[in-house]
Amino acid sequence: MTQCSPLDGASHNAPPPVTRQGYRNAMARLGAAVNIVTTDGPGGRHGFTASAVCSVTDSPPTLLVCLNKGSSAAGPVHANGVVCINTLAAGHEPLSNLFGGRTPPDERFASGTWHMGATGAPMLVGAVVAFDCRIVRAVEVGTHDVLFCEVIGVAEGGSDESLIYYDRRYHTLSGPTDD
Ligand SMILES: NC(=O)c1ccc[n+]([C@@H]2O[C@H](COP(=O)([O-])OP(=O)(O)OC[C@H]3O[C@@H](n4cnc5c(N)ncnc54)[C@H](O)[C@@H]3O)[C@@H](O)[C@H]2O)c1
Ligand SMILES: Cc1cc2c(cc1C)N(C[C@H](O)[C@H](O)[C@H](O)COP(=O)(O)O)c1[nH]c(=O)[nH]c(=O)c1N2
Repeated sequence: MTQCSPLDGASHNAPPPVTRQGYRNAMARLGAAVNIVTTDGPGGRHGFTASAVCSVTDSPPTLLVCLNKGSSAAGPVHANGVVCINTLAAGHEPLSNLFGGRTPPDERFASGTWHMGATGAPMLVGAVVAFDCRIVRAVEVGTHDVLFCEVIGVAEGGSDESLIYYDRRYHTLSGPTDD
């Protein structure tokens, strides 16, 4: 660890400013599920990989997604007002990287099998779980928009092995076994 903190037993003098890189290094220590967030509608079909996804409340069922305002997916997501949050399973690393930037949208959807959800957003066959949502609020924070997404449909997949992003690498987390 390069910066002192109370966890190191250091004194409580004024802490050094947290740099962008320092923040990212710290965030790399948090494991997170990997999702492909898709959209379709008048703004066109698009999708991006996201680890910044979190449950907000179960009444009404609501998730949040943090979307970089500079992403090529931002325009379509806001124009369509709907998303499907597809949580990836073991073996989906190539799909995560494909949706992780710089590839044109149609090339992204050439991989994987996609169904249309009730909102019209693409739902990934083989996802651990998929949340079909309409965006009910968006709040701008720095470089990102925090999208509050009301869940109008859920599809649970068959895989018990989840894809996790931790320490800048992919890992697999297994669910309970029957024995
Ligand atoms: N929330 C995000 O926007 C986010 C999250 C994960 C990865 N990414 C992008 O994926 C690429 C690879 O990421 P990496 O984890 O291998 O290395 P990294 O050093 O770029 O990021 C480490 C961690 O910092 C956080 N982070 C990264 N970029 C961020 C951003 N712009 N805003 C808020 N938090 C951010 C994430 O938790 C990430 O896992 C980078 O281009 C990164 O910007 C973005
Ligand atoms: C593992 C992992 C996790 C994330 C990302 C990448 C990867 C590889 N990216 C980056 C995002 O997927 C990327 O910026 C988009 O695909 C948009 O890129 P283009 O602007 O289309 O090139 C990303 N972006 C974002 O806005 N919110 C997020 O939570 C994440 N999380």
